[in-house]
Amino acid sequence: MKPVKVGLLGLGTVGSGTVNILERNSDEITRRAGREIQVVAAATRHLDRPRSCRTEGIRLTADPFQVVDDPETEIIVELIGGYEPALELVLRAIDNGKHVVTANKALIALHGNEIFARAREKGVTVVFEAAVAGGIPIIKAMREGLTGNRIQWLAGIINGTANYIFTEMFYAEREFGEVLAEAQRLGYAEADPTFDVEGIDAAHKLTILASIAFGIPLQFDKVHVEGIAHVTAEDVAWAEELGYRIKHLGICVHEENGYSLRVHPTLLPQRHMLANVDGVMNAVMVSGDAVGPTLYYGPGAGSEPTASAVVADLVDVVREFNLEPENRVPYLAFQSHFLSNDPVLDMGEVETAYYIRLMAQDEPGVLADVTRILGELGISIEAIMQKEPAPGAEDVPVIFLTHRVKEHRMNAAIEQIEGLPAVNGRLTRIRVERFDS
Ligand SMILES: NC(=O)C1=CN([C@@H]2O[C@H](COP(=O)(O)OP(=O)(O)OC[C@H]3O[C@@H](n4cnc5c(N)ncnc54)[C@H](O)[C@@H]3O)[C@@H](O)[C@H]2O)C=CC1
Ligand SMILES: N[C@@H](CC=O)C(=O)O
Ligand code: NA
Repeated sequence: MKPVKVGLLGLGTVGSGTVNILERNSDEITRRAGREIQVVAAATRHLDRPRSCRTEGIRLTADPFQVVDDPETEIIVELIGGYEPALELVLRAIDNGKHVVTANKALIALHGNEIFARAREKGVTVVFEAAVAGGIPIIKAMREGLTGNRIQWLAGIINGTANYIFTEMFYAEREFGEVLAEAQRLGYAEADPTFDVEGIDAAHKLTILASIAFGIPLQFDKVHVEGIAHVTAEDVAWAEELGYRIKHLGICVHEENGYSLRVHPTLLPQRHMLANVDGVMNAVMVSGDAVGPTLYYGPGAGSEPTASAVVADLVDVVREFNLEPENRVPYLAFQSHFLSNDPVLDMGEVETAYYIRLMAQDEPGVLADVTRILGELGISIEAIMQKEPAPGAEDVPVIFLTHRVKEHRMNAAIEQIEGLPAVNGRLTRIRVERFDS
């Protein structure tokens, strides 16, 4: 059989990893796919830059549209990233009748509904395993392995850079700037690293996971997003004293009246499996009504770990090259005409427990005022801890752990507590989850 001809858009971290795997494991991949997979053309912005893969036999160009319009390329692998020109390129590839593989979660989270509709119309497929949790085959597992289940919730560490920064800053006591620069050097970070630090990249991935879990359209704008910047070393240490570890999680839950979709730092019991996922590793826990909780663990970023998922997608496409769209695994696990309109809940309606830290003047009556406010709003306290002021400071840090309560009630409590004359500045609030059901 003739080799399948592939056009690559982007020869950076993931693009060069893809070329390297296809070359090194060529025999193994051919035995699995049934045909050899050959990269024949690639687009890169800088043609003469040294790169970490061989390019003999690959036509290089700085114009990605040349690759997409090249009649020889049958599958386009989009590894440029970002919204434009990636969206235009992917739509043009589809219009040209080519299948598409992409690692671009930003593109799928924001434009996936449109891209999938166009691909269905044109009879081609678009696959995106590398877009979520890098090398972990989480999309395959959920979309195919868990189809007998009603998914109840999922929670995951889905940004390698943020988890790497957390681990190095808080457990190796390194500086934020230094660790972020290292994550960039290692190829983990997004082109704009604020996407990693502010939780936007995790929200892109959560958008995709939630749609696959619940069969809802992609709705990035409904995700509640918080980054990692407001978590301090002191909060990490105090959480540890209380038996918790702080992780930046993407969480979606099938609630009574809809779905909650959120990305935020979270206290987890120290012994929880997700609490022990460190560095660039990712892990996603998915709970189904039949199977119970399941866990998927592996590298969430990096050249070959991510390219591993890209190549797996390529093999899938080759195996199913001529399938009609209605015979393929649906993009979002559910048939497109059966997607649900159930709402994504406003964050005020979501219930969690809380870690609250306030800075108070060391005078009688402050604790009584705070507990009164919490009590009046029906928020029950699980633990209170008062710490020594920092050297040279007068404010006393006071930490509360609460039981579960709807967020709008906690917002009301926080507003009142921050208004107390003896409470200085803003309160720190970190949600607490146990995931033990
Ligand atoms: N780096 C990682 O660990 C992971 C990355 N991803 C995603 O994979 C995609 C690629 O990421 P990286 O390889 O890290 O990026 P990168 O910055 O290392 O590489 C991007 C490549 O695209 C080329 N490029 C960009 N704009 C272009 C244009 N207009 N015309 C021609 N070439 C252009 C650049 O020259 C470079 O070769 C992104 O969507 C990213 O979010 C997904 C999972 C993990
Ligand atoms: N920047 C992302 C790359 C993989 O998706 C991350 O750090 O997880
Ligand atoms: Na993946």
